Amino acid sequence: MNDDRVETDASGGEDEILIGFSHVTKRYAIQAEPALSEVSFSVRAGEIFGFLGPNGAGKTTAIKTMTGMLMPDSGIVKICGFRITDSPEDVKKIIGYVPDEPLFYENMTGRSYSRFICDIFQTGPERDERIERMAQVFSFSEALDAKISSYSHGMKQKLGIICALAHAPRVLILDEPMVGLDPRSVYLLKDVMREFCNLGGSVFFSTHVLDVAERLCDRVGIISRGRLLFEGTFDELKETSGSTGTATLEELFLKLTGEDSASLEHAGKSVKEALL
Ligand SMILES: Nc1ncnc2c1ncn2[C@@H]1O[C@H](COP(=O)(O)OP(=O)(O)OP(=O)(O)O)[C@@H](O)[C@H]1O
Repeated sequence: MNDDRVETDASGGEDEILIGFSHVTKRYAIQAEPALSEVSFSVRAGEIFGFLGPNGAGKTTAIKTMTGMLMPDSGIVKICGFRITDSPEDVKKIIGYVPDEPLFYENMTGRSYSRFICDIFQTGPERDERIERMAQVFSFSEALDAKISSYSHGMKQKLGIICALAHAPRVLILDEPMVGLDPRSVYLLKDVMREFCNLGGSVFFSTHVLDVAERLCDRVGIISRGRLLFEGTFDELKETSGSTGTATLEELFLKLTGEDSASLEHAGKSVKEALL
């Protein structure tokens, strides 16, 4: 198998690959269609990589495969040079992960929970200071002392982000991170993502919010029915699809994933009929 795409550049420079997928296939059941089919892409140090695709396309499956929650059936997944199948614990130490629906021990306060997570990662004496600094970014210091059971969805999302960053990971993996956050928090999260990359990390996130992806991502991957349809910059996407300079990511996404204007028009008619 050609493993080139997942090799870490020994120079450790800007081209260092922190996330590498090479021909990754994953099925949930033997006879089921693969949720990921021969998926290959790479994310370099300093890059924000957006993962886009319709519902059921395989985004969460890819994320679970890079965090070690699922193992690939075939192909290679490497994070910072560690192969997930050989070194799952090394991978877990260097990633920060926020799932689409984070689960917490609801009877704990945010502070005790974030300390608990940091202790699992053996963060050391700087633990409380790191938690506090991250909480301050999201104006969350006071809320840390309330029980998690009293949190709103957005507050839980913020706690998930604080916990994911508190152990100073090298790679940040976020599944639909903007969902539930207010506009100020979305703005701050985007700042955190950019700054994290400026410091040499990589951010991989899935989203359905295409205008955020368009403005924030250095590169995107577009997946549909388990197959990666595109990997590259927004400009490369325009070039690949032979579109004009004014095309938006939304238009290019719909075109690439097979939603042409005729099918959208048809869907629009069905909506009107359904509401009559
Ligand atoms: N635990 C599971 N058992 C069986 N099939 C699953 C399981 N999880 C996901 N799938 C299937 O795998 C495919 C990819 O699902 P996945 O959750 O990765 O998509 P997604 O792109 O994250 O979707 P969404 O945008 O709706 O969250 C879908 O066909 C889904 O039905």
